[in-house]
Amino acid sequence: MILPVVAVALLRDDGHILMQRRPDGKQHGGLWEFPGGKIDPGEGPVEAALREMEEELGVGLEAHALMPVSFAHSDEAPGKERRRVLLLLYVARAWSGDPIAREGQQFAWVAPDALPDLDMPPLDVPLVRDLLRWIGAGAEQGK
Ligand SMILES: Nc1nc2c([nH]c(=O)n2[C@@H]2O[C@H](COP(=O)(O)OP(=O)(O)OP(=O)(O)O)[C@@H](O)[C@H]2O)c(=O)[nH]1
Repeated sequence: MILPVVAVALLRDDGHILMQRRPDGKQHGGLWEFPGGKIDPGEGPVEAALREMEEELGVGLEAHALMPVSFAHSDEAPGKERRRVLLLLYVARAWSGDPIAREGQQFAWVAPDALPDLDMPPLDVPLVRDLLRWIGAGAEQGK
């Protein structure tokens, strides 16, 4: 079974990115990840992203503010029982409301240089690399 998951990098004007810490006791507990979660059956990825950002952080996002940046998936070795995750990463520069930890999670605004130093689930490592490239490319174009 493939589990589709959507994640959003909120990118503040000062270049910092919101990361949150997974609660202890869950899979990947204690690791830092992008806010987001599973795409529900019948839901589209953008719809799921808007829902998760509201549920987890209380921020309002418009669909057009979400820009796809990268995706990653867990390995597809045949015969493995464990679920395979397909993780889609969007970035958003605009939202309404100040993020609040609605699920009691710890979150932090992280400088781009510090992102690779965080302990993250394995799928986030290539996503962070692509996000930093995406941000760098935007900076070169004067965005
Ligand atoms: N939100 C999010 N999930 C990630 C990231 N990287 C990554 O491997 N995941 C994995 O993707 C899945 C996300 O599902 P979720 O956040 O809804 O999981 P959950 O256990 O909190 O949901 P649940 O409590 O409803 O079961 C988890 O297995 C999580 O570890 C990430 O950057 N953001």
